[in-house]
Amino acid sequence: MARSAANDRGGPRERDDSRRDGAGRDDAGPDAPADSSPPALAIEGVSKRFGSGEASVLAVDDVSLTVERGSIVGLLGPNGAGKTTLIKCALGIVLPDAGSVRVFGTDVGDGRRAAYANVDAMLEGARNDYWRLTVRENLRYFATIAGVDPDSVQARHDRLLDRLELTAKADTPVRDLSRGMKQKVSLASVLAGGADLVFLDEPTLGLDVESSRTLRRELRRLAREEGLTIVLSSHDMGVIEDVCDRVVMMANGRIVADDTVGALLSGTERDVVRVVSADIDDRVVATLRERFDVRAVEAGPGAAGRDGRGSTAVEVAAAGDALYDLMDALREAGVTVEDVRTVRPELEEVFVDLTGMESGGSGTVGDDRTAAEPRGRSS
Ligand SMILES: Nc1ncnc2c1ncn2[C@@H]1O[C@H](COP(=O)(O)OP(=O)(O)OP(=O)(O)O)[C@@H](O)[C@H]1O
Repeated sequence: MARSAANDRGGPRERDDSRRDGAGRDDAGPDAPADSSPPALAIEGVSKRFGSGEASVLAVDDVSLTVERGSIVGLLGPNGAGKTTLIKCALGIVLPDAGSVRVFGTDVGDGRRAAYANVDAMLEGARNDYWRLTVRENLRYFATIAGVDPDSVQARHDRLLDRLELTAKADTPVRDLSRGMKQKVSLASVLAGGADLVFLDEPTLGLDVESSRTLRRELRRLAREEGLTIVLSSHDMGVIEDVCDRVVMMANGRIVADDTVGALLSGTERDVVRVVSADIDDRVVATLRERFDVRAVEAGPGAAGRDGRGSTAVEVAAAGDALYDLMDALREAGVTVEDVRTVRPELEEVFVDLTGMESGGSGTVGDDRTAAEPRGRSS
């Protein structure tokens, strides 16, 4: 992880602390009227091609994106979609061929040092915490190189350690921690200097269920209570759904969707109805297939049906009027419905629809979802 992006680039991380309070937050932060303050990040028409000629790759293709202060935006996309390149363009690590990047209103092209004074990042699953230093020493170190007096942010560090459940390990050298704990220290180090905008690439990778929950909770709190703006890239749909206000999906270097999780999931076109009945047999299923988009048939879904027969569940894409047509068709076929409910699609399905990518292949999506996390909902 290029943990501190600004410093990895050669250090435009110094800041004018006269503008900031003791916790390292900007005076014109989340309390300022929304319309008077520029967004945390404004990317306009950014393109980036690697190489030249036939072998060249258009990694980012005319992408525009605005991230409001205090929001958490998830960046999703299959391998090679251009997420990392876009983040690196936003961080000034990669120079775009076209377009502009403004960070808190400052054009990166005009003044990189000023633009990146309040920005930090954790990239590509690596980390560069100092393993010989203790957890607390790492936080102090990264606060210092972010231009902040570590004593002035002691309370912030205590809070971070507490919230990330690292207090008991505060004086332990990082090298002696488990992988998951190191990951949490890495995040704490990114947040130690009080950046206002952070880019987090796969922040929950390698964490167990409980640690992942702790980290998500802390990210939500930081955005809600401290106005931290977070751009989070992950293949883990559970993390994106749980944490992000908004999801930007990329494929082939372009943005293919940009909306709230709720809006992406509630696309009526995708509504699927699950009907359970002991009367559903092959004949009924064949009849339904003639008129409807039958997505799944599940024999014997658990509960024994009437007359001791096993019930069958069919899932049919049926939104709006099609739902009434489905009910009529079932009645005509002599089916007495035992249970009917809407099955909301999972974010992963929406993702597959929009990007044309199958999940599970070459680490596309859901690779590190833990078994304890729900994959779908019924309502
Ligand atoms: N430095 C580079 N030189 C050449 N090609 C590159 C370079 N960096 C990225 N690419 C190519 O650009 C495309 C986008 O890559 P990028 O890493 O941005 O995708 P990604 O969405 O972050 O993928 P992943 O989920 O695998 O991290 C890919 O085809 C990749 O091979």
